[in-house]
Amino acid sequence: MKQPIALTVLGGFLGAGKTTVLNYLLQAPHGLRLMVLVNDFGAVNVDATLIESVSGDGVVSLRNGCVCCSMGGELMNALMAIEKRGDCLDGLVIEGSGVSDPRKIAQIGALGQGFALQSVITVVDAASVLSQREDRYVGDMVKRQIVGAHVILLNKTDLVDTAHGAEVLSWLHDMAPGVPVFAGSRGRYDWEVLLAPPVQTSEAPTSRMSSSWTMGRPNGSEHFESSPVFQSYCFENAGAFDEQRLRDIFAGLHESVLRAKGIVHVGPDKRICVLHYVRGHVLTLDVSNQRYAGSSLIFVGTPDFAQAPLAEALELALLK
Ligand SMILES: Nc1nc2c(ncn2[C@@H]2O[C@H](COP(=O)(O)OP(=O)(O)OP(=O)(O)O)[C@@H](O)[C@H]2O)c(=O)[nH]1
Repeated sequence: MKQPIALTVLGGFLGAGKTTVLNYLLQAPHGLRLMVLVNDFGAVNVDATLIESVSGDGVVSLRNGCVCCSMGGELMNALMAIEKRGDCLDGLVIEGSGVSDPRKIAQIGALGQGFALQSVITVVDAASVLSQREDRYVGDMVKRQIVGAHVILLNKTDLVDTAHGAEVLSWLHDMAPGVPVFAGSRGRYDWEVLLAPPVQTSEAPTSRMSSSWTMGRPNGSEHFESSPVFQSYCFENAGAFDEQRLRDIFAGLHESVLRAKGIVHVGPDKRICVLHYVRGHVLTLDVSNQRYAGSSLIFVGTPDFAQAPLAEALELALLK
């Protein structure tokens, strides 16, 4: 009889480092045939482009929403299609969007007959999580992702001092008692930790939810994902940006913008760059050897995110 495909769900808030973890895992010397399914919150699936080491049809991308709620049906269809392909896969890793509940993704995944849940791994941004937990829009989802984890990766520890790191660790242990936390940076975690043996269903994080999950639920709503808390805006243009004007936009971005990423052409020589912006962190604009037509940028923000002025500023930042 065919073995079920081991399913690992990678969650964590916007910009925490999920794709970085995934890229490191895919390059690790485990010799396993892994397929990845990525879901971005927005019309353009940038993550699928940024997954470096799986080519061809090894990456399945779902776009335009949050995979665990509105995309539930689409996720099921994607899982059925993967199952039908009959590839000899050792595992499937689903990278949820930064605003999805990884536990819900795991529940949907477990409905597929051909899959067996291995674990839910949540990546936490050591530099941002303490402010995120207080945020009226963001705090709910960040905590939900933490309490839903079997394993927590405390990433970006390079950006914090020891005292801050200790405070984060202590809070994580309070939020998710008994859940192993691995601290590190740049997504460099042992693949054996990430692809650990299956979790015991009786110890699934769901059982912890009721006791630890009572705080910060916006408007008392039962399901975070049914409230339209986050908005995304996608800017696509065939042209190239003036680098300084682009940097100026990001330097002055309103705090309602939580995350931006994309592939942009920059300068008269149309250098192709990967852009990352995470609220509270500096912008990175790294030259890439990817081939990409034009510029695509996706922004995710809170309800007060004003898209029109941003669209206007981006237009003005293009080279004529
Ligand atoms: N300083 C630092 N930067 C990091 C680390 N890990 C990831 N980054 C950077 O943080 C940014 C976001 O990383 P991603 O891996 O794209 O984050 P993500 O969770 O996949 O983001 P979304 O899919 O948009 O939610 C990128 O610029 C990464 O290079 C880290 O440990 N330290």
